[in-house]
Amino acid sequence: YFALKPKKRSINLPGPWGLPIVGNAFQIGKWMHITMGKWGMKYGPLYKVKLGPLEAVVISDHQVAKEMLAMDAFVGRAMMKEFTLYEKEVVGIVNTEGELWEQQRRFVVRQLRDFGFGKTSMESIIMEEVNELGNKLAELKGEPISNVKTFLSLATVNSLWSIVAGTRYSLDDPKLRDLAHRLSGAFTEVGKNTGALFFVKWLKHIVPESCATIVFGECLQIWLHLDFIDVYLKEVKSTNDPSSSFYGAAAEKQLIGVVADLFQAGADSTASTLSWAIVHILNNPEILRKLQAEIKEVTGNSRPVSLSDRPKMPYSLAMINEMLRLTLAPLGAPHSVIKDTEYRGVFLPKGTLLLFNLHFLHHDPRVWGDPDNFRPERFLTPDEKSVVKNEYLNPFMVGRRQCPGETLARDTLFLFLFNLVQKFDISKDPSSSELDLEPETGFALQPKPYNVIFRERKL
Ligand code: HEM
Repeated sequence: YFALKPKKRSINLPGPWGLPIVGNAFQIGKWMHITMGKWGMKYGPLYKVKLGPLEAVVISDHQVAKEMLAMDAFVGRAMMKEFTLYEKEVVGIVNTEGELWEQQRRFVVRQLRDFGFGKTSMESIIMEEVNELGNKLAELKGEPISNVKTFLSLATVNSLWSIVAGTRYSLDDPKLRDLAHRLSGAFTEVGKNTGALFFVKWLKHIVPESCATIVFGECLQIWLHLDFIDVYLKEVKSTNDPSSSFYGAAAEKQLIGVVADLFQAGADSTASTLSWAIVHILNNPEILRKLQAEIKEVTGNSRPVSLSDRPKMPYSLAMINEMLRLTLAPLGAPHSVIKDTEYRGVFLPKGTLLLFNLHFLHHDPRVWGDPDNFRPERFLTPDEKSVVKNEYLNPFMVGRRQCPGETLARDTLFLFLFNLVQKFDISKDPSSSELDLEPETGFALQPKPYNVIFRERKL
């Protein structure tokens, strides 16, 4: 076998010694990104690991990550079966590659931008959810709650749903609750029990799957509002090129795939980042005091916080950066090499898995000094009057695969957090145990359940 096996050029990089067949899989331990970070300190910016049959290259240097993310050869996606919608066909954006990925991604980026990312229409959609969430929390009249993450998930899923389908649910609607629950559970489950993530199939019951059998024109009449699904169906209707992924009835699967991807990538990431922000506010009440002081200075507390206030809210913007530095998905989303390539003199064969250790890049003590402290001030000038741009912070990654939801995510985090902070005093439940800052294990680092009190302020 060894004599006949075609010789593979090996990757000439250092890396931890591993066992035959399983490679380094058993050395990874509970926290893959932490172990890989330690290996990064030992083996340098680029090193290799073997995860069972897969050879992966781990990137632990900011400059190398930027260079590699800018190269076409590294734009591939390591297919994550657990995140796919159909068994035999890859659809959407997150898992696709090549022409199909380019067409679908280009469309999403353009439409979501034209549709209003960063514009007033988007702001009013998000504010509707912020207000409903505020009302729900006010109804609790200062009773401690243990499931604030659920509230946040419902509201963020709903605002995404309004953008995608032009309609919204009441926060008590069982369908919405089910969707938020599945999206959140999936991210916790996938790291623990890979294979459990078939939740996206559920979306088929909401996205108009019947469109395959109905003429697309009829579907357009069903979705009366101008929303993402409308625009997508219009594109399908006007596409005459059979080689396009927007052509004919098959395009319906792409539409479902794209919508599923937007939810999969966008919903829980935003809600969990907000949930972490609350944990850090509870852990350090000084942060709440500073945020409330800044909001009062800008709005006089006589109106809600709006996106146009941003230039006058350096501390709040620094808070968002610090929230994003925590890095919810510690290894980002894996990339793969799409053709044999030489990079910095190292041969990387097609199919090599590329793991960008974002957690390490955002916690490297040589860059951040005290990475384990939650400290928004690290993003401010010494007089705390302006935000300093920090090139080492890249929570959405860069290059052609860069997160297309960055603007929406930043807007949502800003409007939700600072309007809640304006309206409520947020404090620990004195009768509950100490806060545990260690995350739950999973694909994304979620906070462990905690109790919190939202007490409405007299403004
Ligand atoms: C705090 C919130 C968010 C964070 C930290 C985040 C971060 C990321 C990261 C690190 C990637 C991988 C980029 C790469 O592979 O190079 C990604 C991809 C993606 N994100 Fe986000 N994201 C967030 C919110 C959103 C939102 C709100 C949406 C859309 C509604 C979204 C849609 C996507 C999509 C579709 C991809 C796949 C892009 C591709 O493969 O071409 N994300 N995101």
